[in-house]
Amino acid sequence: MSTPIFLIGPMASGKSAVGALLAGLLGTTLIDTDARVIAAHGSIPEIFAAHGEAGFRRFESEVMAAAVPTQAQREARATAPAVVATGGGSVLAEANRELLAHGFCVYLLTDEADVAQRIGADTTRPLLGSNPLEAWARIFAMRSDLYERTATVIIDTRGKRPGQIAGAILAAYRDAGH
Ligand SMILES: Nc1ncnc2c1ncn2[C@@H]1O[C@H](COP(=O)(O)OP(=O)(O)OP(=O)(O)O)[C@@H](O)[C@H]1O
Ligand SMILES: O=C(O)C1=C[C@@H](O)[C@@H](O)[C@H](O)C1
Ligand SMILES: [Mg+2]
Repeated sequence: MSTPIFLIGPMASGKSAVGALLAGLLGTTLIDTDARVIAAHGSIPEIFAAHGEAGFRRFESEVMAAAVPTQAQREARATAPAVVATGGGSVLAEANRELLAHGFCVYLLTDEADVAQRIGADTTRPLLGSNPLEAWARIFAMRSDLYERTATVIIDTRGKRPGQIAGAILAAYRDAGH
């Protein structure tokens, strides 16, 4: 049976980028929950404008539930676990945390200095507003404990390239007996 790998962490921590590389290492495809929400409902700024953050969270939870393989699917997929890059706020909902508990949940730890270059003038993440780095730090401070509590393992990504991080996750997954 293959246990799915979930990537959690704040905006721009590398969940999507690392997830794609990890999926490649495992010979599977990446499920990116933000991408699925966008495919079904339009861009994230459009969704926030039309439905508010609460509407986005509803869509996100629906996609999370659909993305998590059932027990039967996991048993059938003997060699290729699902890799799921979640949205940065996926851990906020209790129902999502229950889903995450069914897999190997990897928290991509980063900090303000490390993400600064990546989120410079971001317009795709409505929660970051007009002062992205300040907003990022404020949101991260509120969620940091939740990421830690939800994680099976914490990978310190600071100063590492996405390929190194994907390799470290695969090693941790194998070390855990998967
Ligand atoms: N370790 C890293 N080193 C350098 N660049 C990185 C690293 N991780 C991610 N990036 C780059 O930073 C940007 C944001 O990464 P990514 O989209 O993977 O973040 P995310 O965690 O999925 O964010 P979100 O929560 O908004 O979906 C991308 O351009 C990505 O290539
Ligand atoms: O951290 C967050 O709340 C978010 C992160 C992104 O992945 C998107 O899901 C969206 O921009 C919200
Ligand atoms: Mg992403």
